Amino acid sequence: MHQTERAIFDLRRGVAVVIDDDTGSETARAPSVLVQPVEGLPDEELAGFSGHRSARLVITRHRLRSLGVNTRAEAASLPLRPTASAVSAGIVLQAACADAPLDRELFAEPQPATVTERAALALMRRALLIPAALTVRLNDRQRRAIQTQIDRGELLTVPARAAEHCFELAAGLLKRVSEARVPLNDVAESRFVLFREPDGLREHVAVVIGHPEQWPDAVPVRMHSACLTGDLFGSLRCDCGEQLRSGVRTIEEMGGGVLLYLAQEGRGIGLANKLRAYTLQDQGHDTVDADQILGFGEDERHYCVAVDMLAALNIRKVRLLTNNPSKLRALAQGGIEVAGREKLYGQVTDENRRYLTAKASRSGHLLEEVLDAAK
Ligand SMILES: Nc1nc2c(ncn2[C@@H]2O[C@H](COP(=O)(O)OP(=O)(O)OP(=O)(O)O)[C@@H](O)[C@H]2O)c(=O)[nH]1
Ligand SMILES: [Zn+2]
Repeated sequence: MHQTERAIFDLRRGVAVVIDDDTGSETARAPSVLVQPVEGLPDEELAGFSGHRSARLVITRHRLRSLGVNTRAEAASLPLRPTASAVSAGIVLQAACADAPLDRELFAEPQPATVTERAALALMRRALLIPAALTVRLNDRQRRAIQTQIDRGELLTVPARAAEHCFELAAGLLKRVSEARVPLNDVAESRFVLFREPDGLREHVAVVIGHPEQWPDAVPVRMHSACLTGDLFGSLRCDCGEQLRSGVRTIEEMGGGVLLYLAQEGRGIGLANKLRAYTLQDQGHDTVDADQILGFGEDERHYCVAVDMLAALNIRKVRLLTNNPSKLRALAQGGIEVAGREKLYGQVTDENRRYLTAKASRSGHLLEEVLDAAK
């Protein structure tokens, strides 16, 4: 696990890492790969990579779909053609995440990604980078050539299995770090309890409202994914800020409970990518298609952390404030009894109508009632 965390930091600062296949038998292993994130790729690094005959661009199935290629494979790798030696970092970035067709002169047919290449994309997602990497499949000679850098600690190696499952490593290991009484405008009695994931990368807050011994049998709970633009600045693009405040008030009115403020900005893709997605939306794409162009699925959130937070607060039965059926399913799968659901609407405005309509029609959010009323 430590290798994985350190690799994520290296990738975020644009430093390449090596991923080795530790799955399956020794004779059937995928080649090790040298991995460089496409995001923030300097042209000098690219020159080193595109000089390799086995250099590839690895992208997700979502990205491929946005390029008009349907595949069952989770990810694909596209060999750089030999003629691509003069390729620029901008062109690679465009192939990875722009609203533009793929340049077939530069990239050969997509092939299903190997386990090491899939692991590379898992690390990119965890690092909140665009999920696209330049890789070189290393042969034995190339692997030996970089061994000195590895031995000196200049180049990290990560086992594929740990990298591929880096989102699951936190399960059951969440740390309850600190807490304090924080009275809010609408709620006199509330405590903020901070939890940290074991790799130290993300922190989540449980806002405990009222007195736990007086809570209803099914505890009112809101799982709220962070939205800096909406929650803090009142962005008109979404209804998050309103949902956050009315969520807190409703929990108080229901006799107290918990609001989990989850570090899942942009449905789990991070603020940098959400801003990229907004720009694509301004070019005419809806919220789902914009994320797909960037290589993300329609919702990249994992809720095992929320399950762990509820367990740490001794909550086993909830009434969930949400319009999102996948949150209900995630809690039930995590062993929490979901006794009911409370709808939680923000206002439909001219600015957020398109966003809310796409959530209802494409992602199955239960918003028809409020959208119909606002027609
Ligand atoms: N990727 C992406 N994320 C967005 C966009 N607009 C808002 N978000 C994020 O979407 C998430 C919304 O979180 P929630 O309100 O908790 O969840 P929800 O899925 O809408 O479900 P409920 O509010 O519980 O019904 C936040 O993380 C926002 O940052 C967008 O256009 N693109
Ligand atoms: Zn929002």
